[in-house]
Amino acid sequence: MSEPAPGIFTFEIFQPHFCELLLSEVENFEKWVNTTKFQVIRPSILNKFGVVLDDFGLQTMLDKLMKGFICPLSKALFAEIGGSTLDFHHGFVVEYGTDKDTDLGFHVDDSEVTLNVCLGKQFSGGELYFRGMRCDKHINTKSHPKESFDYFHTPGRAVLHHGRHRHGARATTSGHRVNLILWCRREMVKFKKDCSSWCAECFEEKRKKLLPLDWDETEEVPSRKEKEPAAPPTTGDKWKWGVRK
Ligand SMILES: O=C(O)CCC(=O)C(=O)O
Ligand SMILES: [Fe+2]
Repeated sequence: MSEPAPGIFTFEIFQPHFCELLLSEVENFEKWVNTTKFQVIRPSILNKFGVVLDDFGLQTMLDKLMKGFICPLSKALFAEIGGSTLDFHHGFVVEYGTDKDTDLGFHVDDSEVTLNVCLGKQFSGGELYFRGMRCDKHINTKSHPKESFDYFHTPGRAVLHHGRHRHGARATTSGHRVNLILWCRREMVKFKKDCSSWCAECFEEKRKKLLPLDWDETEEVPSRKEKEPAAPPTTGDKWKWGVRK
């Protein structure tokens, strides 16, 4: 697994044969939809193509994928949003090509954590672009240059990211791209509302209200320093936070 940009994790997940099986299952379903003229619900308001996998028998498999694989990973990688407590998923495929949707607008997902796996087939373009994590309040704030990251899809490889990591997909300029998307959510367990450990704007607001203390374990009263930490504090950091008087 690698983390090419903060909070974006990529790794090999499906073997080519499994991708082929899943693609042919999707094709069969689409053929049936076309012949029966059945009205299907598209995965989200952003997609005119693609199908919800939970609607044709893959719900149990995707639930196992979330509980057995994504939850343990998210417990370690997304602890700040309660990654181990994911209990609901929305699983679908998105499809792009010159005769289908070509790109996907800038958005955040309706998820705590999103798994995005490229299933194939052959295509060019279609990069995912990321522009930093934001909570609802700061969703439209500008991004900082260091938050920009472009990811190039490869069949069989997954991207795992925070649902509030703002992103979009550039145009698929040739061929046919199909990706499996698993929006993993927490519906039952309430979780803390403080977003400052992942929303850059909440972090900045909090930072302005707080002054760092250089905490020396041997001193009874910590002394103040003017130096500022470069990133949000995490457990074990030597920087602790004190309220500005
Ligand atoms: O096309 C992609 O790879 C991204 C799809 C996506 O972000 C979504 O469906 O929420
Ligand atoms: Fe998305």
